[in-house]
This record gives sequence, C-alpha cells and structure tokens, in this order.
Amino acid sequence: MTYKLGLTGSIGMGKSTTAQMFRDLGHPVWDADGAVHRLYAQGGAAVAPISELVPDALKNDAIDREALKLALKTDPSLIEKLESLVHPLVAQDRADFVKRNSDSDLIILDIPLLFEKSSDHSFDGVAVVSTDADTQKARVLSRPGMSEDHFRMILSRQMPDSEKRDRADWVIPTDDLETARAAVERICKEILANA
Ligand SMILES: CC(C)(COP(=O)(O)OP(=O)(O)OC[C@H]1O[C@@H](n2cnc3c(N)ncnc32)[C@H](O)[C@@H]1O)[C@@H](O)C(=O)NCCC(=O)NCCS
Ligand SMILES: Nc1ncnc2c1ncn2[C@@H]1O[C@H](COP(=O)(O)OP(=O)(O)OP(=O)(O)O)[C@@H](O)[C@H]1O
Repeated sequence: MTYKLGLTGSIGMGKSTTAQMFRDLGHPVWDADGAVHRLYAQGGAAVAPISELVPDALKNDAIDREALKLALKTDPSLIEKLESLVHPLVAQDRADFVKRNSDSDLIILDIPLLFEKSSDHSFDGVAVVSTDADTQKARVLSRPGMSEDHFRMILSRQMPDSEKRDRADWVIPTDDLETARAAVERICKEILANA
C-alpha cells in the first residue's frame, strides 16, 4: 500500500522547500504548482482555453504568468474562471502521478489548496508547513513581481493558517531549515514504521 501524504500550507510558508526535503529522502513528490507550470508551458493543455479567456496572456505559444497577474489585477473575478479551467487538468495530472508511483511506500502530494479544494479523504495524512505571519509576508513580498495587493488577494482565497494547523496530522515549523528537516525525517520514520 502506498501512503499518500498531503503537504500543504499558505502562500510563502515553505511548501516547495519542504517538499524538496522529502525528495532528498528518496520519496516521490508531486507538486500542484509544478503541474500548473507544465499546463501553462508550450504544448500544455491549459494554453488554448486560457488564451481564449485572457488573449493578452498568450506569449510564444505559452501562458505568460505576469500578463495573467495583470489581468487578474484589473478583473479579480477572473480567478474563479481560471480555477475552473485549471483545476480539473491539475487533478488529472495528480491521478496519473499516483498511478505511476503505486509501487512506492510513501508519496507526497504538495498542494497549496488541499483543504480548500480537495477532499481530505484523498490522503492518508496531511502535514501543514507554518511559520509566523510576519515571516510569511516578508518572504512573499521579497519575490520579484509580487505586490501587497496580489498577496492580499491570494491570502483571501486561502484558509487561515491557524485553521490549517488545527486540521493537520503534523505541523512542520518552517522558521529555519534544520527544524523543518528534523520534522520531515520524524514524519517519514513514523509513517514507514507503521507501513
Ligand atoms: C495567479 C498566478 C498566475 C500567479 O502565478 P505566480 O507564478 O506568481 O505564482 P504561483 O503559481 O507560483 O503561486 C504561488 C502561490 O499562490 C497561491 N495560489 C495560486 N493560485 C491560487 C488560487 N487560485 N487560490 C489561492 N491561492 C493560490 C498558492 O499558495 C501558490 O503556491 C497562478 O498562481 C495561477 O495561474 N493560479 C491559478 C491556478 C491555481 O489555482 N493554482 C493553485 C494550485 S492548483
Ligand atoms: N524551513 C525554512 N527555513 C528558512 N527559510 C525557509 C524555510 N522554508 C522556506 N523558506 C524560505 O521561504 C520562502 C518561501 O518558501 P517556498 O517557496 O518553499 O514556499 P511555498 O510555500 O512553496 O510558497 P508558495 O505558496 O508561494 O508557492 C523561500 O525564500 C524559502 O527559502
């Protein structure tokens, strides 16, 4: 049996960094944001439908994320249409990954909107990455192309961190790398000991 561990957390809390720690231990990781990148790239299945919705977002046969963010700034209601196009394609990519890795003891599914959009029942356990709100904001705003308005829009569409922590089977503190790595190692040991 493959143990399916969901990994989630709010924007900038450290999902990708923590997902890499699971990869370093040899466990297959699927990443929802990564799937969106593939879907938006040349030849990706989201290119045609999104360019119909937002013609300006089509650049070099791919979806340009900065142009998409600009369109979202002008019309915030676009995000719902975008999600209804993208999420079914992401779900298919995830189902393919789970099938491909059915021989593994443990797989990790890194999903920003796990509690908001997926059913908790799709996972055997859920780990939430978390740090304090000031650190989160500083990390997000230090990214190129990120504005305070966009950060607020994204946060308003995510479940509050405190609620995610309450629902988690494990909380991974991402205040520093060593603490996070120790938590990742402990979680893997615990899961594999019971496998
Ligand atoms: C708005 C877009 C263009 C911004 O792209 P950008 O490269 O700046 O950010 P990136 O995709 O890496 O997302 C960063 C983080 O924002 C958060 N986020 C992204 N989309 C959403 C959303 N629809 N609702 C809530 N949070 C979101 C997540 O925490 C994610 O990890 C992009 O996020 C997008 O197309 N989103 C719609 C698809 C989606 O819902 N993706 C979420 C995972 S399936
Ligand atoms: N355990 C940690 N200790 C110190 N810094 C960290 C830790 N985890 C992540 N960071 C830093 O926080 C920032 C955000 O991390 P990361 O990109 O992994 O977050 P994310 O949750 O995947 O973000 P998003 O939701 O926007 O995709 C990065 O600059 C990263 O270096």
